[in-house]
This record gives sequence, C-alpha cells and structure tokens, in this order.
Amino acid sequence: MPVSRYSKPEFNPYGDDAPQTAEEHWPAPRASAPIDAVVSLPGSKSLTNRELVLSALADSPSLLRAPLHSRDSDLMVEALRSLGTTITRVDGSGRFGPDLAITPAEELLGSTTIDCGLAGTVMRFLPPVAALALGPTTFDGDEGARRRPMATTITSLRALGVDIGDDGRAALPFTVHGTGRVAGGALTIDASASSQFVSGLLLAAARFDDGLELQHSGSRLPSQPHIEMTIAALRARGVEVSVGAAGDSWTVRPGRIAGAEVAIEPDLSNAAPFLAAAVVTGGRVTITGWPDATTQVGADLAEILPLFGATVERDGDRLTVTGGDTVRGVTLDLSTGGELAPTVVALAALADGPSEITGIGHIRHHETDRLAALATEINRLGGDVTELPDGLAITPRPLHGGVWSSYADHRMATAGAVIGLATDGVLVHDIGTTSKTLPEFPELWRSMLTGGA
Ligand SMILES: O=C(O)C1=C[C@@H](OP(=O)(O)O)[C@@H](O)[C@H](O)C1
Ligand SMILES: C=C(OP(=O)(O)O)C(=O)O
Repeated sequence: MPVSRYSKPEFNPYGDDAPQTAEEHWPAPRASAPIDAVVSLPGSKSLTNRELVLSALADSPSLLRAPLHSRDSDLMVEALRSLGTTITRVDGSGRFGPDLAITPAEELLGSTTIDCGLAGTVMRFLPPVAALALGPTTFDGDEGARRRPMATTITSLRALGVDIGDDGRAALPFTVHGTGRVAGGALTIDASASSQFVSGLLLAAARFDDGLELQHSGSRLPSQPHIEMTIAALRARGVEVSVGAAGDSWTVRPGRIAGAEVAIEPDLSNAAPFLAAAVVTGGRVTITGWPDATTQVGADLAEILPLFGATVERDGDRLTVTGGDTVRGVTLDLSTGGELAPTVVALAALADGPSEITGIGHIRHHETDRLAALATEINRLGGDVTELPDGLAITPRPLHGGVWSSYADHRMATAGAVIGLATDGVLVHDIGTTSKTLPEFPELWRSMLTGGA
C-alpha cells in the first residue's frame, strides 16, 4: 500500500526555466462573465490534523465527522498509525470522503520513520508525540520540508529532557528517542517563525508528567488564531489550559485528554480563492457550511474582502461575497492570517490602485518563500510587486499570460488560478500540488465557473 494516494509535488523553487510538458501546465480558466456560484468545501486541514493528534493521545476512542482527506491529513493518519494508533475509515454523510474512527494505542511505540511531506502540522505537532512513544522515531519529508524551520521544536524538546539526534542543522531529518514519558514543566521558546511550535507543544502537554508552562519570547508571534484553535480543541476534550495576560504564555495542566466525536468545519482558508473569484469578476460566490463561531482565521475573509470593495452577507450557514464594480487597493497587516496572503496578494495585483500587505515576514518559511514567489510570478506576468522586509508592495499593472510556477505550494497554485480568471493565457504549473489540502481544487474551480454545486 502506498503511504499516500497523493503524489509528492514537484519542488521548483526558482521558476520554470526547465522545459516542461503540456500536461504539467493547467490552463487557468478565464472568466467570461461575473461568476454566480454556490461552493461546498472539504474539511479544515488545521482542525483535522489537531483532532487526529488529540484523538491519538486520548484515553478513549474518537470519531471525526467530515474530516479532510488530502496529502497533509493522509500523512498525519499514516504517521499516527505507525506510532500504534488504530485509524479506520467509516461511512459518514460527508460529501468529500469517509469519517475517521480513532482508537488510541495502549502505548505509543516508536521504531518508525515518519514522512512529514511538506506539512507543517505533521513536522511540528508530532515530535512531542514521538517523545511520548517508546523507541526512536525518525522524521523526514520533502526536499522543501528540509528547508522549513524546525530548530524551536528540537531545542524545546531537548530542554524538556528529550534526546534528539540530528545532523547539527536543526532541521529535518532528525530522530526523537522517545522513552514513553516527558517530564514537562517550565519552558521558554522563540515561536516568531511559526505558531506551530506553540501548538505542537500544547497539544501533547497534558500527557507530560508535570504538564507545561510555556512562555514565548520573540519579536513577534504570528498566526495567533491558530494557537486559539489549539486551545479550544484542548478545552473541548477536557484539558485545562490557561493563557497569560499578555497572550504569550500558556499553562497546560497534566491530565487526561478525552475521546470525542467531532464534526470538522469546512476549510475557510481554502474558501479564500473561491470568494476572491467573486471579487475579481464582480460576481457572487456562496460558501455552504460556514460556521457560526470558529477559530479558523479564514473567517477574517468577511472583514478582509470588503476592503477590496466586496460586500459580505450571512444567511444561516451560508456566506456570500459579492464583488463591487472595481477591486480596490488595500493597506493591510495580515500577521494573524498569513496563510491567506497568496489569495489576498493575487487580488491586490488585480486592483485599481496600489496595496501594501505587511506583517507576513514569516511566510518566507511556509511551503516556499511566499513573498519571493508571489513577487516573482506576478512580475513575470507584467506586474509590479516589490518585496518589503515583512510583506509586499503591489502596484497593479496590466497582466499578460504566461507560466505561473507553484513552487510545490498549494496556495501559490490557487493564487495563479485567481489571477487567471482575469488574465488571458495563464498556465499554472503543477496544479496537482493543491492536493496538499484540497485535492478537489481543479474540479471545484471548474464547477464554480458553471454555477457550482
Ligand atoms: O497550526 C496550524 O494549523 C497552522 C498554523 C499557521 O502556521 P504559521 O504560524 O507557521 O503561519 C498556518 O499558516 C498554517 O497554514 C496552519
Ligand atoms: C503554511 C501552510 O501550511 P503548513 O501547515 O504546512 O504550515 C498553509 O497551508 O498555508
């Protein structure tokens, strides 16, 4: 059995100078009229992978309803199975695949290798779990994953007394020599490169002997809603978590993590390119299943898209975005929602005036250097994007067709699709890389152009 039904994306960090075959190029559909569509989306990556980890650490079985099935979630499932967790696919009512039933291992066992692919949630959430397993667990991933920051995960586990062997680069690959227990206690870390360093420790901390008192000391703390998501998921399973007054320290009391039945919300960050399509074409896109209350940062789209001139309406569990007559330029600090940046920048490139998007220096360490990649690709099509230390300055120019490189980055691929709605002849290289979190992207996008489903 292959580890994942999704192919490893090609890594292409510096553009498409190498010759490519026609099949590698996805002709981005051009919108010939304002879009008017209803779109349903699969489950949230961030929620699915947190609930998988908590289910594996719980003291009784769990059921995840309507989870995501994608490369990132498949890698998480395979990794937890290799540590001894039983995860089975069971029939459910979700449109995008089966539910998942999870029975925790009596005792987590190492002596395995975990393929992290390019998934930040796998590489940052599972080393603390491996420390709780008995035996060595080696972590590795795609070529691009070996460039993603891992030092904080490695140094924080070492500070908690965990033995980790690496080659001195403090990056993938490395081996966690689990002994079945982690003492826990007080720890100060620098999480300025990724909120996932905090989330990874908090998710496992109730299983540490003394729990965890974690303090962040760094210049910034990106993606804070993702930390709030972690805390909410822990509390929903009975874990006691408290947050310090400054919002940069967290205490997790040792204790049980309860099994649970959890309905996974649709991925609101993956809603971004679809909602942007309404803005670009002056049309209307409705997303179904939009939660009333959520910790997903994609919910911020309801405040962000009106800055571009769109209107947003809620009707029960449906959120509708209607584009205005033009797309307006914006000045925006996106530090809480860096994963929305590729879509937001694509919109800014199609606006009627300049934009500045800041607070996102850390996205240079996402699937690729997203600031460099966005500037390179938009400028290659005739745009005018300048890199700032922590963001991008975008001056819209008439764009022309050409190849849009994806850099093995699902959100770069979907940003190319957004640009292609309004630009003739955009060819997105490696659209298959969207399988990281949304394997259905090409069919959902095409279906949106004909009214959706
Ligand atoms: O915890 C999570 O699920 C995530 C946290 C964020 O990471 P960063 O803090 O590295 O931006 C986000 O960008 C990523 O897509 C998912
Ligand atoms: C940054 C992202 O992913 P990861 O979970 O791999 O960090 C993302 O999905 O935008």
